Amino acid sequence: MKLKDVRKNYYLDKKIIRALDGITLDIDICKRNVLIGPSACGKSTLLKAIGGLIPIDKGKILKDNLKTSFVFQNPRLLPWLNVRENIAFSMKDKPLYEKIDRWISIMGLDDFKNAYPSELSGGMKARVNLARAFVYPNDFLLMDEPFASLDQVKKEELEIELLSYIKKANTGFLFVSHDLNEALNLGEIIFIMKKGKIVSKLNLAEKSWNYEGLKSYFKKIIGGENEK
Ligand SMILES: Nc1ncnc2c1ncn2[C@@H]1O[C@H](COP(=O)(O)OP(=O)(O)OP(=O)(O)O)[C@@H](O)[C@H]1O
Repeated sequence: MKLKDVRKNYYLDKKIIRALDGITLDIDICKRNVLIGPSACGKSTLLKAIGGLIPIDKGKILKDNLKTSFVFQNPRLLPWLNVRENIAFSMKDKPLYEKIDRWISIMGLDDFKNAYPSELSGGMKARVNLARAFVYPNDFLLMDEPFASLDQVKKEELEIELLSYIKKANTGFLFVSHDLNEALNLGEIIFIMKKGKIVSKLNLAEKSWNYEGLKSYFKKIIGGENEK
């Protein structure tokens, strides 16, 4: 996937916010790409632009006929549908209940198949959110901090599920994260974003990074803006 000089401004109280400030980028769609950067640097905007959820002002996003699925931080489950129906909802034409039930099982939700979102914990909702993305055939996942609301243990469990899915399905992702540990656990490529621009690309196959190394590199690049 190629992005060429992608620009997106927001206008707030007559002020221009340059959320995407001329992004030119090659994304290998077979790889696990992680996007990190300080708050408000434009990560979600970039993901939404790639997913076609918001229009851009200028530039090009070339993704051929790539089928993308979006996984939001907030699970956005429909409250009037149970777990099974929520997952089936994304397969509008012909829900494949066998596949849906397999993912419910993998996610450890067998006993909650018929439960409604209000009856689920935050971690369970996150699992339904993932199952819903995995069950739908796609070439590339766009994930916007899907585990941000979870504790460390649940987060790591779901990271393992995600990696195992990606391996089996032979797809890649672009995953927005605030968490450098998560970026190292999940990523093959790490992009660092600052003020609407991509300022660094790290290929973890070329050089291995540990948490402390990444943290000090990140701090140097970002220049004192906070990150976990
Ligand atoms: N719909 C909108 N209207 C106006 N401004 C917006 C809108 N969406 C985002 N912005 C602004 O654009 C900038 C980039 O926002 P974005 O959500 O893409 O950042 P982010 O890096 O994902 O932030 P965070 O890590 O805090 O979620 C921010 O200054 C934000 O306030």
